Amino acid sequence: MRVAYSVETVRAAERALMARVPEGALMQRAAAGLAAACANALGTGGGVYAARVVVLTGSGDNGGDALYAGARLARRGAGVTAVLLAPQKAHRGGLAALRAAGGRAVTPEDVDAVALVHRADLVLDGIVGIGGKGGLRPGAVPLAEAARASRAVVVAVDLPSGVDADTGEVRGAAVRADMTVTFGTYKPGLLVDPAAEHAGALRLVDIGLGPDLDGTPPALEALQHADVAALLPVPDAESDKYRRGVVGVVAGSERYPGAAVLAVAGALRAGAGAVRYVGPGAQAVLARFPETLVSAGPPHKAGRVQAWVVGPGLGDGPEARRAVDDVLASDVPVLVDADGLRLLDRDVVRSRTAGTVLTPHAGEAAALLGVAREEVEAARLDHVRRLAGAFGATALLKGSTTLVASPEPGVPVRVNPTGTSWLATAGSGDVLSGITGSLLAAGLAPRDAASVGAYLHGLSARVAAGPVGAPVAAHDVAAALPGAWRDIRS
Ligand SMILES: NC(=O)C1=CN([C@@H]2O[C@H](COP(=O)(O)OP(=O)(O)OC[C@H]3O[C@@H](n4cnc5c(N)ncnc54)[C@H](OP(=O)(O)O)[C@@H]3O)[C@@H](O)[C@H]2O)[C@@H](O)CC1
Ligand SMILES: [K+]
Repeated sequence: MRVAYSVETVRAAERALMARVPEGALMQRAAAGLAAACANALGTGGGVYAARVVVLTGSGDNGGDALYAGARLARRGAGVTAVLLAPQKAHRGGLAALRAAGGRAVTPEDVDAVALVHRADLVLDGIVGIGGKGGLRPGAVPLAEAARASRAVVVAVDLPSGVDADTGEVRGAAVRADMTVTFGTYKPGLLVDPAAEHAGALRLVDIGLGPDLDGTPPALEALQHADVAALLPVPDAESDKYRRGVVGVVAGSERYPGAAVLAVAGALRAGAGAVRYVGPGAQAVLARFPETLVSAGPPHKAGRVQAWVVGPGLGDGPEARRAVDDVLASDVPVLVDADGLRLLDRDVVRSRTAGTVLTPHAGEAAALLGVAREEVEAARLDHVRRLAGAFGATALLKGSTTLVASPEPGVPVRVNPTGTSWLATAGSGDVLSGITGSLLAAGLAPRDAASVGAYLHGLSARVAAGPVGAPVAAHDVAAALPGAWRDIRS
């Protein structure tokens, strides 16, 4: 499991650890890891010797890390220039170390710092780290833009400056890095968009915080292959289709029969023993998947199911509304997606005894919460938590970084690491609904079903897109599911 802790937790762990180690030891560990990562990045170009390194230096310890790392690179022959954005407050020890190693420090008043950045091979962003508030200050903006436009490798120290470490929000200008070297633990902002888009590749440097973080719940977690492998519902010798779980799918309409086919396609390959379909798309579903059990409805008369999926392509007429109400009145877990989300009654969802999973994209989440879509996109972590709390349900917010929040406070939000932009294709959400419903029917808890569903869905798209990448259609994603399972279980 990859985990991310809040700034408050990181600070508390750092205080506890600092009391046990010599002064400055943590910063030296951070700087050593940072310099090694920079040397590695330069190694793929011309190497460290004679490389032109610019260290953008702010007023705090983040700048200190960057200066000490700059000193290490200077000792290996790099030409290192620190640009001091707050000359009076720059880290004294770091500055002395850089000078002693042959590096120099300048201010934007003395030199054309933008031109320096343009000529650099590597730019270290030590403007601000976990002590930052808001976007970049005006003096730093042209330097961040120059770094982005230049051919230099841009390495962010701990966090890309200007992004919010705890929320993943970017309220103003921010550095765009090729790589972020972070210390002790990931921070939520490194894993959640829009901030995560600024971070580039992530490197974690161990500074010994582990024992002081253990026991505190992380703010965020990301499943990895091994976690998913342990959660996948694998049949045993005793299994039959009912024990493996039957998932009921209420989806599609005369107008959108394809949504029914795609939701069933996902459901058939995600772990349940059987898929029951209820709705007007039965013919289309059977033509493609003869193994589906179909019935004319209403859902509660369809026979035994262990979980329902309701909503994809359903439309919003009276029949759709009746189907949503019918399914929500059941005492098994229910996943509500797409059109179903527009027909939800918050109090009905809140009063359910079995789990409910809501799977909106940003626009649907905005409508459910009565806010603008842009607000959801700008503050995804905040809104997925609010959604789960407001509806007393598990909320899966789709997007470039899909998030899963539980209604209970204090439970870490899960962020999906397998997403890919190839998934931005019509019908892909219908497949995800089917997959996640299937996992619910197989007995996974709502939070596990939603996060494993998102993981499988993303991985299948990657499998379908291939190593180089190529467009995939939603049905390709469903067809690639067995390949994704094998990859996870191997
Ligand atoms: N603690 C540890 O053990 C370890 C910590 N480590 C490192 O320390 C970093 C945290 O250091 P930190 O606490 O000094 O905060 P930091 O992020 O450098 O900011 C400082 C000052 O910046 C300012 N400022 C605020 N917003 C701003 C903005 N938008 N744009 C520009 N400036 C802004 C504001 O000061 P002001 O200018 O308002 O006086 C604020 O006080 C951490 O990220 C990691 O790199 C590692 O060495 C491992 C061990
Ligand atoms: K930084």
